[in-house]
Amino acid sequence: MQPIIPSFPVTRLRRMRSSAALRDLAQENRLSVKDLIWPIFVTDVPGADVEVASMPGVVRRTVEGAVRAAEEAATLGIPAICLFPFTDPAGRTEDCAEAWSPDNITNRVIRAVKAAVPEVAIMTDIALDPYNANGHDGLVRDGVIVNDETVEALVKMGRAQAEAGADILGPSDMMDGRIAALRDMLETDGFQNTTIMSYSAKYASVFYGPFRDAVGASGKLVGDKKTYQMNPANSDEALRLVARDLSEGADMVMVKPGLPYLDVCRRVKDAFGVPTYAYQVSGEYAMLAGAINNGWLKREETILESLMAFRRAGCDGVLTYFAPEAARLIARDFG
Ligand SMILES: NCc1[nH]cc(CCC(=O)O)c1CC(=O)O
Repeated sequence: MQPIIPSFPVTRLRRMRSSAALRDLAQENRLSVKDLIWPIFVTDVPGADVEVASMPGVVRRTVEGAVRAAEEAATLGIPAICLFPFTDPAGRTEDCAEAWSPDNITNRVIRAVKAAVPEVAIMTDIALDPYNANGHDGLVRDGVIVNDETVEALVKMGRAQAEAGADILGPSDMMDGRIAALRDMLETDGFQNTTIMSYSAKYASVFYGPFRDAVGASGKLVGDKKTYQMNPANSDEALRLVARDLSEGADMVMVKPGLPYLDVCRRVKDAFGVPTYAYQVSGEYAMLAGAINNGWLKREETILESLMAFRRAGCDGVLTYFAPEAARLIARDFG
């Protein structure tokens, strides 16, 4: 369909921008509280439940703190929270066994939140980095991140999270074959309604830096993640990864980072028409929060414009550290 555009002055495209009411009527995309997923850092390390230096305004939370955050999410109408653990650096091992302990910090938070606020969906992270002595998402053998053994470990990790009550498993590891293996485990072990949001198009990005501070992986990482995370120069490859993950049983797919990769979001949504999400990652948060805190950008407008961009790019929702504040702004302005 081609729009009909008579010539000026029959067509004056400014007419529809001439009042707030007309702009409202012509608005193509809207941001809703229901589009938000709130990532939360959790810890049981004494004294670690403080603000993350490179993410001003973002704190690590204890189990009780996470329950309070989930209650806040419920009050605000945010449908889901996503958990990321900061573990005791001394307890991180080469075999990453704590990752599938039923009593690790993530699984204890899942149980506590599900008991207190069952209506809030809990998303998890499936990757070994918070438990790994060398900071990688996979098991390392002789300097190589091994794929198939890692997938077995990820399945154990995902099973423990599903048993604890997770609603959405979020494999962020970028190993091959993990979606099929996780889906098979969920079907076999009685978790038919546990969903998978695959971090399908996850780039090897510098914008994860502050997150690695938050989970204490910055100093630990040996080398980089380029043998498993994507080359930022590619987008055809993103479509292959999404197609592959959907065929293996992903219910939702994600593009990550967000704002620098909106072209990828649009391509994914147009090509597949499936539930598509983006992660406005820690470095994006840090950039915006840094500029806001310096008085260089206006706080509320910046948050809302940056999130609206995801809707325009075709995303059904966005993981954002601004979630609770954005929810309040949306309720105030459009509620
Ligand atoms: N695999 C772990 C993981 N899960 C989410 C993020 C990044 C999130 C953010 O930057 O906000 C990372 C970091 C990484 O891959 O190094």
